[in-house]
Amino acid sequence: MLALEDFALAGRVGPVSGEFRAGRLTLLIGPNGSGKSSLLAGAAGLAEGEGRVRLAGRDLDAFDLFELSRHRAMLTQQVPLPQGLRGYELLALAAEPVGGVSEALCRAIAALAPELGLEPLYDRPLAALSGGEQQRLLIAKTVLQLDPKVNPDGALLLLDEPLAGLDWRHQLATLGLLRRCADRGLAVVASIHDINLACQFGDDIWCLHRGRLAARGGPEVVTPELIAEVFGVRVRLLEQDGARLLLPDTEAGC
Ligand SMILES: Nc1ncnc2c1ncn2[C@@H]1O[C@H](COP(=O)(O)OP(=O)(O)OP(=O)(O)O)[C@@H](O)[C@H]1O
Repeated sequence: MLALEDFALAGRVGPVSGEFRAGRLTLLIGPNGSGKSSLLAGAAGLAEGEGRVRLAGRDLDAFDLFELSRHRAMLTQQVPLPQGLRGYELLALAAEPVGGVSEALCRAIAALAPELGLEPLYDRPLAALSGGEQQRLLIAKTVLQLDPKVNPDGALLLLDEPLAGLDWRHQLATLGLLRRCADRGLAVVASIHDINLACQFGDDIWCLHRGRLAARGGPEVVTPELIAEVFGVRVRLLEQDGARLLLPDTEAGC
């Protein structure tokens, strides 16, 4: 779906080659400054670098901004929000690329609301919401932009640290939502700092280290050796009933 060929942003990331595939949930892990946001920005067409980036076989440069926003949605970190806006008004902005608020969008919002606990936020100004409450609205707005009831052209969903600021329940709800977006055919890519959740939910894990791919593959590529090399943290691998848990080895010192 989204193919990177020797993509690089000088001093930030790359060269990286690979594909974010339709129907897959790809989770990017890596230490602070390893290039996750830069890679996502390049994949979204928000940062122009070297190499080629193609969406459904077409160079990203060939899309105009309006067309691009019908095909891909991106949640960026620390977006400055118009603080006077109310929760529902923020959600309604998801309809901008598809020609305004419609009955279909209202139905899509109503369908998503229980999962992310959105209803109590509808009438409240953003300035009066907690960080996690704002984040839930932003995740919903990003997902709604590609909701098939609203936009038939959606292909690629990119989220930079969607779990930042969320409590455990809403982290799991968000990952479940991303899973379903992938299951209905989108290529879904998100950066995430919780390595165990990445391994539990990701179809594909891309582990970045100093701008390069240190490992890529299924959750089994995330080993104690990789974590020690990339994060400089010692962990133990616990496996039970097919589940894998990486536990920091505090006795060995981090
Ligand atoms: N706009 C920018 N201009 C120049 N360098 C940048 C810019 N944004 C980030 N960098 C640098 O690029 C590198 C990769 O940063 P990036 O934000 O992609 O990392 P990250 O893996 O997303 O980190 P984090 O986990 O802290 O969010 C870092 O060294 C950072 O200092």
